[in-house]
Amino acid sequence: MEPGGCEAGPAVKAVAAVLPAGGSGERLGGATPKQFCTVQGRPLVSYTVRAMERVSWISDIIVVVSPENIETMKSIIEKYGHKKVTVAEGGITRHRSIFNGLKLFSENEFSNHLLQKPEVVIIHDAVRPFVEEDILLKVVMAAKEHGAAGAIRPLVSTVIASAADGCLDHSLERAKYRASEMPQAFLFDIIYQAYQQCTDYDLDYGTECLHLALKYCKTNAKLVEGTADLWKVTYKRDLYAAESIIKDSLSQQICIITDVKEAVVQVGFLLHECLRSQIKVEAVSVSLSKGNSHLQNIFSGQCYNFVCINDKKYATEEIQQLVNMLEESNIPLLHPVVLISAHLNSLENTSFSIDLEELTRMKKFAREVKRKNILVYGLLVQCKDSFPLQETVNSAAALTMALIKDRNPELIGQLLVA
Ligand SMILES: Nc1ccn([C@@H]2O[C@H](COP(=O)(O)OP(=O)(O)OP(=O)(O)O)[C@@H](O)[C@H]2O)c(=O)n1
Ligand SMILES: O=P(O)(O)OC[C@@H](O)[C@@H](O)[C@@H](O)CO
Repeated sequence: MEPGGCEAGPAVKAVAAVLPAGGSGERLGGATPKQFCTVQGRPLVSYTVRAMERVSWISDIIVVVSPENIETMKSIIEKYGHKKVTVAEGGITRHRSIFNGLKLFSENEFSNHLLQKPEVVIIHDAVRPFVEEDILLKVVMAAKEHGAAGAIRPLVSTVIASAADGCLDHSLERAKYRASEMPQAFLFDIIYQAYQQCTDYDLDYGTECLHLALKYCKTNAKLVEGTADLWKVTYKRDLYAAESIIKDSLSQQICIITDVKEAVVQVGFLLHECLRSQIKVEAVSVSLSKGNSHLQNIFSGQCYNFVCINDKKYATEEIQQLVNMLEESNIPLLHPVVLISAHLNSLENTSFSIDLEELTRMKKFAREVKRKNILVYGLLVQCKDSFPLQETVNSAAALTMALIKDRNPELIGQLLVA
C-alpha cells in the first residue's frame, strides 16, 4: 500500500488482519469447534477469511488456531484457494491467541519468516463472518488517527450488577453504554506494546483489546457505529442464523437458459415473468455446446442458480456442458450452485414416460457433480393442452424458488413435477 493509498483503500502504509480462531466453542456445544463447523458445506472460518482476502488493501491475514487444528486450517486454505493467509498457533485464551498472531510481525522466535509489519492491524473474531469492507475501512482510518478503534452496537439488554446474595445490586443506564463488537483496529506498535505489558490476569481473563490499549498505552479507542451483522457466532442458534443468512444471499439471482426452439423460449419467458418479482432474473437463449460470452459474464457475476429448460428426453449432455462451464468459472469453489434441469413434456399423444433408467441416470449424474459443489435437480414441466400452461409455469416457478432457497443436498437427482 502506498503512503498516499489508493481511492479504494486507507492512506496507510500496510494493513494486516489477525483472526483469532483458537477457541473450543464450548457454548455452542458439539465436538467440532464452531469456527470449523460447516455452513452450506464450508467451514465458518473460511467465510471470515474470504471477507478479509477480498479487501485488496489488506496485505496479510493471520488465522490463529489451536495446535491440533493447524493442519485442518491449512487444508481449508488450500481447498478454498484462500490467499494472503498465514496460520499461527493459538493460546489457551483469546488474548493469548491474538498476541501470538501479532508476534508473527515482530522479530522473535515465533516468526521464522518475517511478514511485513503493518502500520495498522485489524483484529477480528474468526466467528464473525459477516464483515464488509466499509466497516473495516472505518476502523482502520480511525485507528490511524486515534491509535485504536472498535466497532460498537447498541445494547439489547440492560446491564445489571448482582450483589453477593445474588440479588440485584444496581443496573446501568443502558443508553450510556454500548456493546463492544469486532472488527477492531490498532496502530500495530500500540497494541503490540500493550500485549507485551499485559499481566497473566489480563491475558487469561480479559476480553477487550480496546481496554489493553487504554490501560497500557493511554490510548482511548475511537468507537465506530457498526452494523447489525457484525454479531459473533456463539450459540447453536447463531450457526442456524448464519446458515439462513448465507442461503438468502445465494438466492438473489437466477439464470434461465433455453435453447432457441420457440416452445422452449416461450416457457422460459413465462418462467422469467413468474420469477422476476421474487428474484433477479437473467435469461439466455443459447446452444450450450458453444461458448457464450453472455453466459460467461453471468458466471463472473457470481450467479449461483441456473434453470436449464429443454424439450429433450435425455438432456444430460446439455447439463454436462453447463457443469463444465461452471467448474471452469470457479463459482462452485466457495458456494454450492443450484442447477435445475427443466424438461418440457409437450407430447400430447404419447406419454413422456421418463423411464426408470433415465431417473437412475439423472440421480447418478447428480451424485457425481455434487462432489463439485453443484446441486442438480430435475423438474418436469407438463406443456400439454390438458394442462393450462400458465398454471404449470406458476408451479414450476414455485418449485424453482423452493429449491433455490432450500439448497438441500438430500434432494439432488430427484425429479419434481410442476
Ligand atoms: N483460546 C482462544 C479462545 C478463543 N479464540 C477465538 O476468539 C474468538 C471469540 O471467542 P469466543 O466466541 O469466546 O470463542 P470460544 O472461546 O471458542 O467460545 P466458548 O467461550 O463458547 O468456548 C473465536 O473466534 C475463538 O475461536 C481464540 O482464538 N483462542
Ligand atoms: O468474550 P468472548 O471470548 O465470547 O468473545 C470475545 C468478545 O468479548 C469480543 O469479541 C468483543 O467483546 C470485542 O472485544
